[in-house]
Amino acid sequence: MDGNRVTAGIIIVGDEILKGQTQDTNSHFLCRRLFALGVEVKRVSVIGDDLDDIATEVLEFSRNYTHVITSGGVGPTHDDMTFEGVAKAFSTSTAPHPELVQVLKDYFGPDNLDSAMMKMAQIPSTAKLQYGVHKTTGERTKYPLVSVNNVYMFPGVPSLMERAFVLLEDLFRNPDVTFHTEELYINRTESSIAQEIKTVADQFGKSVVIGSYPDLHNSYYQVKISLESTSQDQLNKASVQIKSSVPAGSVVPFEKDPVGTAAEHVYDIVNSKVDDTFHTSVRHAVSIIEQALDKYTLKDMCLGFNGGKDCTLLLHLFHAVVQKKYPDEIGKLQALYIRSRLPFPEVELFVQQACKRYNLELIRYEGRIKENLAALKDGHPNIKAVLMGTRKTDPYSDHLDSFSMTDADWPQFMRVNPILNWTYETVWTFLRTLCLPYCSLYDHGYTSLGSMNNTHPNPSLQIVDSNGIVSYKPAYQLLDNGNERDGRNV
Ligand SMILES: Cc1cc2nc3c(=O)[nH]c(=O)nc-3n(C[C@H](O)[C@H](O)[C@H](O)COP(=O)(O)OP(=O)(O)OC[C@H]3O[C@@H](n4cnc5c(N)ncnc54)[C@H](O)[C@@H]3O)c2cc1C
Ligand SMILES: [Co+2]
Ligand SMILES: [K+]
Ligand SMILES: [Mg+2]
Repeated sequence: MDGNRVTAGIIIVGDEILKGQTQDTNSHFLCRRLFALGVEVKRVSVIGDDLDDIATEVLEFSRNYTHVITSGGVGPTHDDMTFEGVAKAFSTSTAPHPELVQVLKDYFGPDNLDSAMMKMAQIPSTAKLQYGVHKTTGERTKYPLVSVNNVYMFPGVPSLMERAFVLLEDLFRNPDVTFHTEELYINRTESSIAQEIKTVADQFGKSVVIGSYPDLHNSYYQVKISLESTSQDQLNKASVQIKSSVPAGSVVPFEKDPVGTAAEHVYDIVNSKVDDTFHTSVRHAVSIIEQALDKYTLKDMCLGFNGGKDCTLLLHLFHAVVQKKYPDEIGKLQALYIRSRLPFPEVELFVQQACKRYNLELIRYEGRIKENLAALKDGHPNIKAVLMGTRKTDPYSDHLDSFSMTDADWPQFMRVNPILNWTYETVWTFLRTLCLPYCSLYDHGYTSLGSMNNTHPNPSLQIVDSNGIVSYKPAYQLLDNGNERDGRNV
């Protein structure tokens, strides 16, 4: 680099953010987009709706950075002062801008315009109006963004700001720079590798920016190391250095987006030439789900989902098969969650997260399974089949087939059981090789989840250290498949 650095400063304006009433998400959005445009964001500032604060901050930012982006304070109410503040920063005043007056009339309709609305046309006398261009239609946006010198004033409402920014982003793009990035995932504590990382960071100085981000709750790694450089070559060198200076085996493969890549990875397994237990189990499960999707529409089906590991992996397979079958518009999958009376908060949280991650339509009941299946019949008469994560080692399950109606004295549904013959070990191989998120209790020694009153960590995973302090190894380290349910009273 360098003659061609493009920098930016972001000023978030709003009393509501300083009071904690609204959380600022705009700066995160802007930082991400600007970074991708080759712009170095040097500073983010959050200030209140105060004329002098806005003027002072804008003037300083304007002198120091290539672009200044403000968000908020451009609305019609008395407390919106960004235009005035920017005018003051540049020692000018605000006046009604004839073109903007016309735009407002066209936009809101002349009858709806009151004096408060007209305040939005009161902009600094030296302001320019920037119109975005729709990337697909080539059409000019109806509502312009106001700028003065290198200061661009965006609305604070996230959806409006994001839309406007995307349409105007070419104003900010650095044509000479692309940032190359890499992420390394390391399964060691941050403190144990800090010295090694610092040595590499010092060696590469400004040519490769190295960041370290611990994650205390990830099941796969403890620290994410990010590398950024304008030179692919320097980036590669730094990456090799880090890999060779941390302990062998501590850099782990990690898939950031297992849900988006589900079909790709699952069908790689299905189509591979390998015939071990893992591959044949996945192949068989996928074929059962495919058969179910031939017999039933997505509306006829739901997944029995209680946050446990078995239905978690089944959810992923279901998603993958649907993603493959309907690549253009993946329909919403329905999931049935019958909440036990005393659910673990970790399970509740995981179910919520899974719903978001997989975009599930969650059908939720509470209490006994049988009674709630009757309620399901009434409430969702379209549902005829339930995909279940039952395995033959579950109680009363050794007689089941891939397709088994519920017992005669139960509300009638087709139970689809794609993973009946999966072993405990195969379940974990699947979850872990695909880097799937699973309920955190499994990392703390639980191997089978029931209610809080009948489930404990599995005694075979217990470790007692020399001070007598008890802890548990994660579930995937359980060796003997036979004692999976040893933490359950029922
Ligand atoms: C749709 C459905 C139909 C059933 N039909 C029968 C039947 O005909 N005869 C019979 O004796 N028992 C039936 N059951 C009860 C079942 O056999 C088990 O008693 C129950 O699933 C708990 O099993 P588990 O703890 O041994 O295994 P788990 O491993 O906890 O459950 C096995 C699978 O059942 C589903 N599931 C379990 N609990 C829930 C829940 N709370 N909400 C949503 N899904 C859940 C999940 O897909 C899970 O992977 C049915 C349960 C369901 C959800
Ligand atoms: Co934890
Ligand atoms: K389970
Ligand atoms: Mg089970």
